[in-house]
Amino acid sequence: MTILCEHPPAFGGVELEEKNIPVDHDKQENELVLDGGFVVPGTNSFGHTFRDYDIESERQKGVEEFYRKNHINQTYGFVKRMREEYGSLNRVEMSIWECCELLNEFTDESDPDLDEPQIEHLLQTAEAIRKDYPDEDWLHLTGLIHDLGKVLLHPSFGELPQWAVVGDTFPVGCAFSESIVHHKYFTENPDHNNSTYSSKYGVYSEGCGLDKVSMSWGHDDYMYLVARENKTTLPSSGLFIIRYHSFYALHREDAYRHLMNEEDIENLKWLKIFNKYDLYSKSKVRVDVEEVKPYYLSLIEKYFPAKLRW
Ligand SMILES: O[C@H]1[C@H](O)[C@@H](O)[C@H](O)[C@@H](O)[C@H]1O
Ligand SMILES: [Fe+2]
Ligand SMILES: [Fe+2]
Repeated sequence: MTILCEHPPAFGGVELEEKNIPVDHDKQENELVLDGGFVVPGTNSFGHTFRDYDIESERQKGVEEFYRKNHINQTYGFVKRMREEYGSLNRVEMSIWECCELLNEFTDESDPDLDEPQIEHLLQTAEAIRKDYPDEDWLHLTGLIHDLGKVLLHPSFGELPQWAVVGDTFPVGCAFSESIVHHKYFTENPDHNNSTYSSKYGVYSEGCGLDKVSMSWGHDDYMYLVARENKTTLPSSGLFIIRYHSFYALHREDAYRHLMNEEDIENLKWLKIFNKYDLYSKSKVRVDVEEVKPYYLSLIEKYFPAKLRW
């Protein structure tokens, strides 16, 4: 399968990756405009550059402490147990929209760029994509649902700690890449001292495909399982985005290429596009939920059953 056949890009080019065009007026120097017109802000709502994990601030201390716990506890064994436990989807029955509303209660402790309730982020992402890619309704819906796995923080899902739900993800069962945020804390991860799990290929083989690779447990893989098991009709690129959107070492740093197969390489093109909207749409500008709700309900109806098993 190639993306070009299945979902022609709205702008009709062969190259799917966005071309960043610098803006030359009034805007801050580091602002960029994506192909569809989306203006990438130069700074986040705290006045810092996006994904800056090294600046000195109170919020950043919390973020670093989050990653310390995350890197120590996400082991190959932990991931296996969580996938089995949560893969049975026997906890709750609810619709996609009900889940969006549940996320209203949560903020994400791993995120240096956003301290708004999660439902805002879902709508901001989806609406920003919708403006630039009006014909790709599957991508709008992917934007809306990509973080719904954060519902694992909710009491009816066992109230998992933040380190087991949010933050960037990475493969387990093979060496941790140095391009992962706050990489230094991996030295305290038990897998770091296991000769197989700390080798380049670990339990995997060259070009085996990401589907074979166990990722640190969190909202990405969980939502992927929910969507797949509830038989969504979203295209495989949508499922790929949901599953790997927090895998920054891959989609931003180009690490772990040695584990990818041809299909992953195709899907990565859409993920890179998606990421710009996921990251840079984070702002204090609120979306009017009631105004956009009917549109998203129609997409949910098109791609998902009325009730899903979670
Ligand atoms: O802090 C953020 C947040 O948790 C996002 O939902 C996740 O996708 C990112 O990768 C992470 O860095
Ligand atoms: Fe996410
Ligand atoms: Fe997100």
